[in-house]
Amino acid sequence: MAAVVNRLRPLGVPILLLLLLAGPGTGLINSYWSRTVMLIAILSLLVSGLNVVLGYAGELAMGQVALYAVGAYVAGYLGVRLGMTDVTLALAAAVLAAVVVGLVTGVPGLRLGGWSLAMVTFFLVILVPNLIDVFEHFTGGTLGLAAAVPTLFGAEITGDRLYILILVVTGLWFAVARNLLLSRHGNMFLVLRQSPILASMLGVSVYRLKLLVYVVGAIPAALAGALFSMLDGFIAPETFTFALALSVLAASVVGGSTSVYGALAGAAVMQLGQQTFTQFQDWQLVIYGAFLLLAGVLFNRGLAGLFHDGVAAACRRGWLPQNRPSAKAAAASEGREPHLGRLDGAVLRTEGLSKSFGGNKALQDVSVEARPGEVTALIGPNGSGKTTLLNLICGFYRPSGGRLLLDEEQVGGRAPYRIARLGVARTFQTPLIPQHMSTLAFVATGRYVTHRVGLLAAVLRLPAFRRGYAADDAEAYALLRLLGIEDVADRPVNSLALGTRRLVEVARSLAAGPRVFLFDEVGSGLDESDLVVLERAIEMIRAAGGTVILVEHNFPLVLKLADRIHVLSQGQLIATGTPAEIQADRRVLAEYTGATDDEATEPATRKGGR
Ligand SMILES: Nc1ncnc2c1ncn2[C@@H]1O[C@H](COP(=O)(O)OP(=O)(O)OP(=O)(O)O)[C@@H](O)[C@H]1O
Repeated sequence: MAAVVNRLRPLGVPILLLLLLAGPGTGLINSYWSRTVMLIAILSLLVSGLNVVLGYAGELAMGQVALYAVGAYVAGYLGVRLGMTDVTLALAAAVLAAVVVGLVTGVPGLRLGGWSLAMVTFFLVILVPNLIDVFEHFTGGTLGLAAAVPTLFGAEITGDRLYILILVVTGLWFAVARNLLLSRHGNMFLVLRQSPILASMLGVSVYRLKLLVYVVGAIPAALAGALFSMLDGFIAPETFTFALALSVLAASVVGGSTSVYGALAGAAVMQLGQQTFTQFQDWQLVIYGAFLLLAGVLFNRGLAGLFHDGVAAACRRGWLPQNRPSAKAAAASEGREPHLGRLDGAVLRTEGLSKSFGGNKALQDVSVEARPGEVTALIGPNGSGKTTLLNLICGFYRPSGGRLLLDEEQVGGRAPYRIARLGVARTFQTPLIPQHMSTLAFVATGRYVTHRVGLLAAVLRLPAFRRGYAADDAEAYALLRLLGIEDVADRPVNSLALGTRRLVEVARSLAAGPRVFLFDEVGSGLDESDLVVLERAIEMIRAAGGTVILVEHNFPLVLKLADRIHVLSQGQLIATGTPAEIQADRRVLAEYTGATDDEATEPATRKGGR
């Protein structure tokens, strides 16, 4: 029964679409409501584009309205000026033009980083009326452009046919959006939204992914524009206002920006509000502002969030069957002993590595080595440069001097995603954990680059996608089981306690099958039982041949696990040795106890000694 209900769940929206499609033909929907439905559908396309860019990938790109205008004018121009009225041609040309505009505005906006994309797209919207004026020959300027009657294979598309066209195009877009967002790509968008640093550590070029998201978000806006030009038959600059941009933003927030179908709910609220309340036009900016404020304060995941919370509560009470995405992977792993496969560890070496932040020499002339099948610990007091060294290894910082070698290949200064692709995985001092994602899906993000599944395969749900998805789930579940935390597989990863988050990060780093593991204070905040699990995991990685670099304040843990310890103090390497040698090193003791240098005797192994 549960399986049947879970299988039927995704059919809700297609059934609604079929009912709406049948509406005018069966007399259930009159002309007033059919126009309303068309306007909601068009607005929902705009909102959906914003949801992809803002809700999923976290980029504040306000340019939906400008891309909407591009779609409308391209379709209008083709029909009126060139006599090309075929809807497929108009839609394809609108999408192509929006992709070009998306690239032209997105490349500089994203290259500059930070708020640049928000500013570029904000000005794009402000500029729309001027651009329409400048290109008067194409756009009709302030007088507007009367669009031609659209056709499909020679037949005129008006009345009910236009209604069906708009609903079918909207339905197709939402199918594409659903398949894209509810896939490993959508999960990576969520990672990007939470932390570009984590995305790059997973081997993803943040710039390229952001550009991809921005261009994908442009597509529904262009479709909406083209469809609007067909529906209204007249395009004028007054349509593409900043107020519309605000209403799209308000609809996104009200519907739930991190949701596929929240766009439909948000668009319906905005459109019906406008039509129902006559004062809406006069007070629209105030109303949009109020919506944004209320939705932000009262229900920040929008109507879709409320719906999901309701479903979750119903599942908890047993009124609806639990949806357990990990069920298949759990069944497949039953009876099998969890184990870690062979890891192809690499030698990581730094030679005279230095890093300065202005006058602050965070790291000076540091030479260390980490070997496969060994745990190499980096210890030192607060501010001694441990995290800086890890950040240099990962590529987050460019060295001020010295070399970083991975199996004798100089990799210092390369972009973080390139270093990650060479097989360097990392956990963070404060675990970087995305929202709106299950633990299972989060662990699987470790495989995003190493086990590629194309965008098209995901959108079309090709066999390659299904195979990849099943393998992702199976591997992620096996790793959670290896760490003894498989019971949290279906829980939202951001709802887990700190200790469990740390173990989940270890599982995520293992999912990539890396060559070098960088564990940054992975033991802090763990209780006794979690520490035992962590110790076992690190020992397994060592036994499997992985190279482990452990930054840790927990001295007993370091002594227990490390094969070799490097001690940093004020950015300099002051000792290197085995745990026994380091324990006997008076200078190290002095660093930790605060004794003066005079009191400290010669260290067992001096800087550079191995
Ligand atoms: N991005 C940065 N900009 C400026 N200074 C920095 C930056 N990152 C680190 N530092 C400085 O570099 C020095 C070393 O810091 P780092 O975080 O590497 O120490 P740590 O040994 O990891 O300390 P902790 O154990 O507290 O994490 C500190 O003086 C710190 O202020």
